Amino acid sequence: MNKIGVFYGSTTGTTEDVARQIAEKLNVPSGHIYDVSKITEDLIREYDVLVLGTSTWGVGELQDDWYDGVKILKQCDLSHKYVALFGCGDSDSYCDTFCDGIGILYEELKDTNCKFCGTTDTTGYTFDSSIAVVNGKFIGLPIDEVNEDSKTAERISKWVEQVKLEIS
Ligand SMILES: Cc1cc2nc3c(=O)[nH]c(=O)nc-3n(C[C@H](O)[C@H](O)[C@H](O)COP(=O)(O)O)c2cc1C
Repeated sequence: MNKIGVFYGSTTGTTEDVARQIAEKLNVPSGHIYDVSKITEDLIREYDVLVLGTSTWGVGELQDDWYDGVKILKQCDLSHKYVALFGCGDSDSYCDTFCDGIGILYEELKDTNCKFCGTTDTTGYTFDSSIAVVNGKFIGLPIDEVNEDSKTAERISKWVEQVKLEIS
């Protein structure tokens, strides 16, 4: 069975909240949900599937705690692991850098030979530009709690079902 760990970077708690919703739907116990500031190589080794979440800050920048988190991840052997990315952003005020943090995590990890899962169709999102769009699809799950919180539960449910299929 695939063992799943959820790691989030969150400045005001939004991505943490989404991480917990995702974990619940994936049947991941709360003891396997981590603030990324607590990430270690030993922890990463425990899991077959890494669900990684970041918000986007500044203008298209990674959430602060991920800068060190990414360095630790890149020291690990991720070649047999699935990686599912998600993130929180604001598609109205930051329509040119919507959820860019997801795209930054992808760029950082794409040469690790990990297996990415959980891409999302851009249909239904309103934004101008995002580096999280790779080959015409979001490389993970973007969530906009600022403008579209009514869509969050459905987006999470759909994505979790897809991730479950891809890792099975
Ligand atoms: C100063 C500032 C900069 C932001 N920059 C971006 C951005 O470039 N792209 C984006 O999609 N969202 C941006 N956001 C929106 C946040 O990512 C969003 O509020 C998110 O839900 C915060 O999640 P967190 O509480 O987990 O950190 C920004 C918000 C603030 C206040």
